[in-house]
Amino acid sequence: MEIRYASHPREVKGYGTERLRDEFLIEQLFAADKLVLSYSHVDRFIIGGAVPATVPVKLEADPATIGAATFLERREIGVINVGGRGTVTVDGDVYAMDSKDCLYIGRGAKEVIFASELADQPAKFYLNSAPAHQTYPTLKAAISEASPVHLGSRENSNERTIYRYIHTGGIQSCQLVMGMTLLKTGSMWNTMPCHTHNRRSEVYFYFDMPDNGVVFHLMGEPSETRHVVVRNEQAVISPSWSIHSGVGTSSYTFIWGMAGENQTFEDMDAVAMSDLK
Ligand SMILES: O=C(O)C(=O)C[C@H](O)C(=O)CO
Ligand SMILES: [Zn+2]
Repeated sequence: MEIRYASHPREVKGYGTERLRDEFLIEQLFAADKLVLSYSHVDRFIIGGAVPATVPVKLEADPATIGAATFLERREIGVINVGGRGTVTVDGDVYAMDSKDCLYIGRGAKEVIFASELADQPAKFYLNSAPAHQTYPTLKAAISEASPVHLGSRENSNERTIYRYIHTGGIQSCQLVMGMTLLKTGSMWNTMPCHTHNRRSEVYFYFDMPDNGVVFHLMGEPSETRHVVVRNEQAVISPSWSIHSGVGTSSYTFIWGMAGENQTFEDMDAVAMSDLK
């Protein structure tokens, strides 16, 4: 499992393009028949992908890295399918996963197996995991049953729909908060006006993008912003001190996951446009 360390904002001011990408961008999350994981020291997030193309893929991690015998011994995980139809089997219970469905798996589950319905249209499971202090029930939230929130406007090129899956008013968890934002066709901006939240860090995963599409993901302190060019099915780590916003060459979808001190989605420190540099 690849390891990412936490960074001080003062140091990040001096980073060039390559260093920014090395520290914050996760370029490859999906590989056929593999589980790909990155371990971040930012709120001890594990960010990953599982693509069971021709064989099922098991959720596992090196016990020496996570300090536990099984992946979920001291962790919880949120799973969102961004590929074809599949299943997640948790200790023998099978959850059918359509595209954009979410499954929360609580601490203590011993065996988690990802599978696809069709090998030529494999499921692609995007994963966010955080340490957990107690067990909350394993629950699925289907996109078909979700209550979306509409934000933004055409005038500001940021019309978008937010689906909250794992949050205080939905699936309960220890610290993980997870959902998905879909931009309307013609809208390119997410999360502008932007914000920080020193109480939580966040990970953005961009997808539903054309092969030649890019998102200029904005990060850094509000007075010292930088950009990271992100392509389809890549993730970017946003430390608690950093803004997280982006503008794409066309509309796209992204999954956001948060962990940290609280789970209050609305607990954001709004950045005034006049303070952005
Ligand atoms: O489009 C948005 O705005 C978001 O999706 C915001 C993120 O969910 C976020 O940054 C929550 O803190
Ligand atoms: Zn945020």
